[in-house]
Amino acid sequence: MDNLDKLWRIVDVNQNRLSEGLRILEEIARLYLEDETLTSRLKNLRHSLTLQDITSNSRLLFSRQADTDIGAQLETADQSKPETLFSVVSANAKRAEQSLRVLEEFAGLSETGLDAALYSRGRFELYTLEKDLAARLLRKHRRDMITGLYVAIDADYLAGRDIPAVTREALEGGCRLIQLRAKTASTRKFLALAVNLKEICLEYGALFIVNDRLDIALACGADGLHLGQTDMPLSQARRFLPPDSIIGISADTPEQAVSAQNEGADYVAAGAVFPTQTKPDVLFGGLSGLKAIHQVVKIPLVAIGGINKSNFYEAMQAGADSLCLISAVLGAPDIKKATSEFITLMEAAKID
Ligand SMILES: Cc1ncc(COP(=O)(O)OP(=O)(O)O)c(N)n1
Ligand SMILES: Cc1ncsc1CCOP(=O)(O)O
Ligand SMILES: [Mg+2]
Repeated sequence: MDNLDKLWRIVDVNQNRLSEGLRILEEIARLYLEDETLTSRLKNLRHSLTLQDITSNSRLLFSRQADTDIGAQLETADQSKPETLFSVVSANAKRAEQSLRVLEEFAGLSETGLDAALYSRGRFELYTLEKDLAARLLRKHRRDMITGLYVAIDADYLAGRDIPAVTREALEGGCRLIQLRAKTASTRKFLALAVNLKEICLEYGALFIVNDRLDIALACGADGLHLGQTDMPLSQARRFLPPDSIIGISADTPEQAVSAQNEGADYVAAGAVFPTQTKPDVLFGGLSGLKAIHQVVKIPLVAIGGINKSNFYEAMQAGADSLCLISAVLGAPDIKKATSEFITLMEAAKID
């Protein structure tokens, strides 16, 4: 093999590694995340970086000698198994970025006559794509956590009590979905509480969602924001929240639920499913309203309002993936016990 062929061999190896890395990222975006925008960004990048002209392509093929590549053995021994999809994304993005860097160097040589700037642009585009893909994965992971028991820590309901301690009890009982609802607190108090609860939730690996307030969600670094039909519109909130944050939307009708889903909500909540003293004036279509919403949405569905041990099963049967409770948990004499009992009941009644 002459020296020129050796240069083409380097180009070939890195071109292949680049295509493989990008293809893996593309498959995750297309089939796991089902994200059209990310998929087409990755596809376009892959196409733009594939050598199109037949002369370069045949040079690559003729310089290929996979069986005599002394690095092939070493590479296999070196490869540690990625453990999560996040590490798959990170490992393959790094592989592709490194290949782009190598291609950029060798494209710069007069012998190859390739376009170094193309690889350089591609590498920078890939840095952004890697970040966007990781954020999208985290958002999906958070969305997938919208299942089972969801406890809304209602500051008014808990007036006079130690709210962080109550939250800890629910977490100790096994709850992994916490919302802070503080309808009458000052911004200062709401934020201080949110910062405190976010930290506690992090200790337990629980999601922390702020009700109503985008500013508080941003300031405390919440995992998500819950918005009702008269709150800040979803599209506005999405503009400001980090891309890995989730947004839940209250829907009173199937039409509102479908709009929320189309606008990119991560879950919809419907209620009050049963009459409740916690929010007495709320109007909703009860269990049949919940069922109607269940029939039209694919994203997780949360049922809320008046849910207790004797009626929770009906809400689950109507299609709820998660049940959001205030009084049935926070009004119990032993919050940790009430939480774990609800979780056990819900697990036993799980409907697939
Ligand atoms: C999980 C969940 N579902 C519904 C609501 C109600 O939200 P909204 O309609 O905005 O009413 P308020 O709670 O803000 O009074 C919720 N907070 N959480
Ligand atoms: C916030 C809210 N939105 C609809 S019903 C409700 C209150 C739920 O509280 P409870 O679980 O005590 O009925
Ligand atoms: Mg609201």
